[in-house]
Amino acid sequence: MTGAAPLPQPLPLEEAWARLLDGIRPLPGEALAIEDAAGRHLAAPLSAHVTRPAADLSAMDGYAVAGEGPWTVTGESRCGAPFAGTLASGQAARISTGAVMPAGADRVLIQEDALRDGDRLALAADLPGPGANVRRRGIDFEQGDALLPAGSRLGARQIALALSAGVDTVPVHRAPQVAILDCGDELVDGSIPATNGAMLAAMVAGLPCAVRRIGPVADDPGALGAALARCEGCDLVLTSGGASVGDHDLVRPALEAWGAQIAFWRVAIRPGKPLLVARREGTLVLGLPGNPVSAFVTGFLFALPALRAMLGAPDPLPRASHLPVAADLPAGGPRGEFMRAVLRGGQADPIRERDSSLLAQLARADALIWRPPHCAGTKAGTDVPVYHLENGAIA
Ligand SMILES: Nc1nc2c(c(=O)[nH]1)N[C@H]1C(S)=C(S)[C@@H](COP(=O)(O)OP(=O)(O)OC[C@H]3O[C@@H](n4cnc5c(N)ncnc54)[C@H](O)[C@@H]3O)O[C@H]1N2
Ligand code: MOO
Repeated sequence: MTGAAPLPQPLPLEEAWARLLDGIRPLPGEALAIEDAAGRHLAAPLSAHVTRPAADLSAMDGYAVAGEGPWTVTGESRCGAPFAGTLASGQAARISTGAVMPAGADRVLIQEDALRDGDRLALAADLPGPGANVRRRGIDFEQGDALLPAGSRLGARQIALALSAGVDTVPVHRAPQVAILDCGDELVDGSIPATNGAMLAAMVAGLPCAVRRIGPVADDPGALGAALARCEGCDLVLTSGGASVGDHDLVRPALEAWGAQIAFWRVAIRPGKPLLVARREGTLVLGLPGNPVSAFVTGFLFALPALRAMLGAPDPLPRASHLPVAADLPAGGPRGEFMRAVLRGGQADPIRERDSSLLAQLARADALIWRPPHCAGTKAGTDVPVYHLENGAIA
């Protein structure tokens, strides 16, 4: 018999999320070349250094014309080689999409609507109105315009915008250093493969961070202490295994011996109840349960949001959408449940199997259906909250 101390009540999911995020501040800022900043979050707002377009431009290939025609073609405006002169009424210049409008031109005639014979140009359709097919200077943004607020994630579109706005260096939050530590004698002796470390490393690889893999580490206080010592200086430590209540579940005492404060232990979710959150100086530790599905689900629900919060994301939690469920679901119990599901035909089809060791079922899932604690039974066709697994990293 072990002298069993009473276990803490599992926290409701929302409270666990709130407590996790309350303890995380975005990491300090650094300046990065914009092309190296993919996936980072801005540490300050970004505004335009220049006006775009910098001049009136043609939106089409055709003729920049002055007056209502017919016209004489007097030159050309190409991208990078604008027409140098000024068009008088009755004159036209050949123009390419994106080329600068010649001075004096009042509209662009698309080439399909023009009849050209030598230098003579006439209409083959109705005359378009003044300003037709012209992109006015500044319609995208003006110099000094606020383009992106602090906290914005720099994805492909934001990188293009910053470059267009003349910004080549951006202030972003530093990328977290992450240690991933597999715990368990059975992993050290190779009787089962340490799948969780590789899985967690692949999960966090979608976010900007540097990963240090540690272990597998034996269920032994000395070995765990030595492994934790190797996590010094990391922003986030992810352990898997040893988080529950068995005689060999030593992660919590090892963390305490290392000087970490336990922030909370146990969350009212299935899978993932034994999740443990601790802090030591600037290091956040998430003790994930060892069962692979539980490690994945808690990694998705807690580790990825923690990383996103460190990166400066203002909304780091995963986002649920709503989809009709493809089958009847029974009423929920005291723990909320994340049910693996396959998405097909616009519906979420639940996978019945609940055992949190089953990787084959996990690998074929596309999403998790959220069943809140004590929820009523749900009829097929009813909308349920669904978390898409592929948005776990960078949306
Ligand atoms: N008496 C109780 N027993 C258990 C409880 C409980 O409340 N009372 N909770 C169960 C739940 S829920 C889970 S989840 C597991 C989690 O336990 P641990 O975090 O202590 O994990 P381990 O016991 O170390 O391992 C569980 C299982 O997972 C395998 N494992 C561990 N690490 C890895 C790894 N890195 N790669 C692959 N597989 C791993 C390990 O071999 C075990 O099979 O506890 C329940 N028990
Ligand atoms: O939470 Mo355990 O994660 O139910 O298998």
